[in-house]
Amino acid sequence: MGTDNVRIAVLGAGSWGTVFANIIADAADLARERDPGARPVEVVLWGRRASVVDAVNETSENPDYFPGIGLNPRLRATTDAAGALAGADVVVLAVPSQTLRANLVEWRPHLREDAVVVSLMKGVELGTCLRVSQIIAQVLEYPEERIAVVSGPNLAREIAERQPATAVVACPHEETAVRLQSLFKSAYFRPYTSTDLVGVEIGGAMKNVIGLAVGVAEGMGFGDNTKASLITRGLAETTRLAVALGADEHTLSGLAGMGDLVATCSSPLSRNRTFGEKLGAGKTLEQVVAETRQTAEGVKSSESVLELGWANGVDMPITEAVVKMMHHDLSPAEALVAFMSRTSKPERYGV
Ligand SMILES: NC(=O)C1=CN([C@@H]2O[C@H](COP(=O)(O)OP(=O)(O)OC[C@H]3O[C@@H](n4cnc5c(N)ncnc54)[C@H](O)[C@@H]3O)[C@@H](O)[C@H]2O)C=CC1
Ligand SMILES: O=C(CO)COP(=O)(O)O
Repeated sequence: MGTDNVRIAVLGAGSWGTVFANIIADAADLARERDPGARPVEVVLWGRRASVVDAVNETSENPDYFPGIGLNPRLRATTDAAGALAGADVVVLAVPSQTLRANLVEWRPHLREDAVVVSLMKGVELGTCLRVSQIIAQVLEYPEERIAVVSGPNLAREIAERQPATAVVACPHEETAVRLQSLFKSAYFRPYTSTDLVGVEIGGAMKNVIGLAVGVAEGMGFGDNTKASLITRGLAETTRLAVALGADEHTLSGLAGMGDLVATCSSPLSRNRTFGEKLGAGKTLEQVVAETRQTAEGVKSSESVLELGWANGVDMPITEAVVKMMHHDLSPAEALVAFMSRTSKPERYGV
């Protein structure tokens, strides 16, 4: 990193990008309040739409996602990606996982040679089955110490309201994770560090898939036993996949695993859970897709996650049911029968 101001670019002015940029601005204010000698931090948010960018700059609000919620007045926004990236020490990515590769190809010439790139995304790429950090490594050809991920129980609206929350900053290089942790730590946002990038990313991608399943159960009118069963078996499924890919099983009991799974599966704020709920309540897939304005990553990522499971010999029954409902016209009622009539087995770790 350079010696003057720390420059951070957040790319993606949707719900999480906006809120995360706000966390960083609030964190920087707190750091300067505690230590007036601390290096000043400048945060710039890149968005595609001029109306959103203008509103952030003129009214410190993102009216499309969080009308009435004030953002840090120091937060600047721009539609000029090259300008946002020029000189940025840290680049935070908050666009849909499936468009990231094309975005990165476009942004690559403007990134500083020694920038650290942080993914906030929770998906797995269709076609390649790559996790987001792997897409970044492939397109930017960065070493592992300059690629990190933030994940955890982080429903954006609650954090926009500055309600307390926690997350995990993961990077195989602990020093990078610790440096980012200090940049992202605000009065209401407490990041922990981890070196288990695989576990943190698989936890984030899988909770969206399980969130869809729990939403379907909700929409079908089922109660808490059904939902607790899906959450618990969903965590077992997530852990099996993550461990097969080299993760530490304990990561999945943490904030980026169980923590995020519980938040997503319990909250009407979750887009994935809401998507599933509408389907479970009898709407057609086309209707639900047409009504969904924001990114519900699990819909597409369920296919790549299932492929990852198959390629690694991992049994993924909930994911399989979700894929069939999302992409192969299986009705929620049929999915339920198929799920409940599977061969009986013991409840054992890894089974
Ligand atoms: N909203 C939340 O509570 C959280 C979301 N996430 C993850 O953050 C990522 C982004 O999600 P959100 O901000 O919630 O989604 P969103 O749907 O609110 O915003 C997505 C943003 O990406 C932009 N975008 C869409 N297509 C694009 C393209 N082709 N090129 C460039 N930009 C494009 C949109 O204009 C929008 O600004 C997802 O992976 C999600 O899983 C993670 C934690 C919390
Ligand atoms: O990732 C999230 C919470 O941690 C947001 O969940 P949804 O994408 O389902 O809204």
